[in-house]
Amino acid sequence: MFTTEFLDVPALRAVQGRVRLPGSKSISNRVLLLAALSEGATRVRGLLDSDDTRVMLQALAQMGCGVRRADGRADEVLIEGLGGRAPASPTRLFLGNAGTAMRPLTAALALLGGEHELSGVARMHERPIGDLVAALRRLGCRIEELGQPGFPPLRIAEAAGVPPLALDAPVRVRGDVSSQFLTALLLALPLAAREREVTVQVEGELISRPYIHITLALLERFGVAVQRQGWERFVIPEGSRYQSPGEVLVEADASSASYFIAAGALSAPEGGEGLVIEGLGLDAVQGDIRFVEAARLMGADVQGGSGWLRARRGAWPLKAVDLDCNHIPDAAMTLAMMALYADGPSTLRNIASWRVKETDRIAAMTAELRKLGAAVEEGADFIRITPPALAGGWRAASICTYDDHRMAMCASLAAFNPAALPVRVQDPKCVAKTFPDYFETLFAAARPARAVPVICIDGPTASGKGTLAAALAARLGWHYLDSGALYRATALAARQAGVALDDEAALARLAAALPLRFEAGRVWLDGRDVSEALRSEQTGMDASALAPLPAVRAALLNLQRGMARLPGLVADGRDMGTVVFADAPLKVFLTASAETRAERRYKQLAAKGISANIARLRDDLQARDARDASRAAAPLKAAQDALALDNSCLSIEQSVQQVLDWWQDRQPF
Ligand SMILES: O=C(O)C1=C[C@@H](OP(=O)(O)O)[C@@H](O)[C@H](O)C1
Ligand SMILES: C=C(OP(=O)(O)O)C(=O)O
Repeated sequence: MFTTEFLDVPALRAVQGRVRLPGSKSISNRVLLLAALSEGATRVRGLLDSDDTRVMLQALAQMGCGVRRADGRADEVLIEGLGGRAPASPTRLFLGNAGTAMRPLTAALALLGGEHELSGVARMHERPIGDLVAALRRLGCRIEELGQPGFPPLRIAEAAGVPPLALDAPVRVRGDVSSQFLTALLLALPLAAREREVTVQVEGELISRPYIHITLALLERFGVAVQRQGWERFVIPEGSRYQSPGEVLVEADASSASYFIAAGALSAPEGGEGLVIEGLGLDAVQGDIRFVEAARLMGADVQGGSGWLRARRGAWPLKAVDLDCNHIPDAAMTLAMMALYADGPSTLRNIASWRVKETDRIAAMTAELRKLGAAVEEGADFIRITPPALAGGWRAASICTYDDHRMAMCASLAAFNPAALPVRVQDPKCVAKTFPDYFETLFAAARPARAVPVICIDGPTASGKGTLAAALAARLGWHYLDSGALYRATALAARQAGVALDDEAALARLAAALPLRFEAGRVWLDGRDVSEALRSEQTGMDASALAPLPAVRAALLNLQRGMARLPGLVADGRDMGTVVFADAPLKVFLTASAETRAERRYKQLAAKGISANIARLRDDLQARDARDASRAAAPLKAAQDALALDNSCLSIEQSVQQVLDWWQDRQPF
């Protein structure tokens, strides 16, 4: 997951290959709760591992359910249900911003009894729950609002047990603010239907109906067959009781799939098979699969079977649409992004619920699409988007995401703009709600419209290149190439394979096929962690012996260039800006006085308990500088267009900030 302050998504040209998406949020949290209310154990496979499911799992564990993760698998969990036992009490449950946890748990705990406090993040305390609380109070449940009336946090105050429930008349609930109120009652009321039928009556026009279909389908998997009469009446038969089906496989998230379907539709046609999405198909139980219909209306070419979808460009530009999106409230945000590429204004209607989700999504979308160059009109329950005039109308923008995962995922789709402008996504980590690895998944499938951006940090030994480059990579969320490590790894591999350090051809062959991996600050050679071995004195000496050999340098060139992957690369070395990435948009030549560098080296050695002589260290460094600058192959020198940075009197943070400032100066936003 990208935890950086912002993420610059370079302009993208296409997506290709295969992506496997994480499990459905709506199914995951329903199945977890149903498993918790059932008798027996349920193994849940394909579970979504994200903020929304983590708060649900945590809550279930606090309630006294057995929650066991499968060894080494974040997407599999074993739930031991309460099976009629009372939940642990009192509890204080923190439910983040997960509507699928807050609403259903409120109803379930009100019917299970005990003393429970349910709270969430600040925005959760602005998301309505009053209609559900009212329905539960009419039933006789004791619930207090601890903040604003109609909103969390809430307290279920049933320490003395569940009061007698008023089940003679239908349980009434409003359906026009969120379908999750009805879902919550449908999931909880089977607990009260052992000895009598229970009827739920919806008041007002029910929104987001396909989510009720998911609820009913999963109730059935757990042994409760609710009879639906239109969208107004739902009858839970007498004798209902939850039984674990033993194992449930969660299909991939259809709302998450919408971003990849859209990306496929926005991709330049490159002949390939388009983008294949694995883990859900046209037969998905989730309502957001109907995004496919809407995408096709806009001209996308979407095919699919059971367990797979394939998306690629069809009509181009896309066709403008005027659509009622009430049935796909989440995926409709993706349509708003596709509308930027349409042949006229598109209108998305009947989406009033956008205003009470992770943020006011109508207002947020309006503000951010305008930044990109679109003309946008918003109404209480609609949004109309007139796309930017082809290439000329698009603007590079820094998109605010309002702690809304869907705003962040949507923003990335602006990177397909015909002007090939990058897009800045603020606070990318908000995707943690439902798709923590969204950007990694996108970048693995995406092809950039232009060369991947590279920042080169070249400079003499002990100037602090590695520290600066690694810190920059961490701040930008980019990959990091320690090119010196490639030479040292070649030296290590040569010693292990018994290749002589003057056998240029054999060394070059070795270098060309180096099985090297950089991961989480460690370096792996042929599956072995060689991070320490690379730093040894011996490896360093061997590396400087083979580094000047032209065939070795040529062999490592491709390897180094191959490391320029989305979203960007910070490369440190001696010839990054002059040879390897000669076209890089920012090159820094990092220096420090010989005295400063000798002092740093002295301190490093002292920290390791090695005594040294500062004057000798300084002389050695100066001699090495002279050798490096005068050698025939790739001499150490600053690229013509490099910016010099002398960090003798700067802290690491000051150096990092200076380079970030230079980078920012080159950005269009
Ligand atoms: O029941 C569900 O799983 C959901 C229902 C929808 O909410 P509303 O019914 O509030 O529109 C949807 O937006 C949400 O992401 C998930
Ligand atoms: C509205 C959403 O979430 P929640 O389940 O919290 O309602 C969403 O995921 O877009």
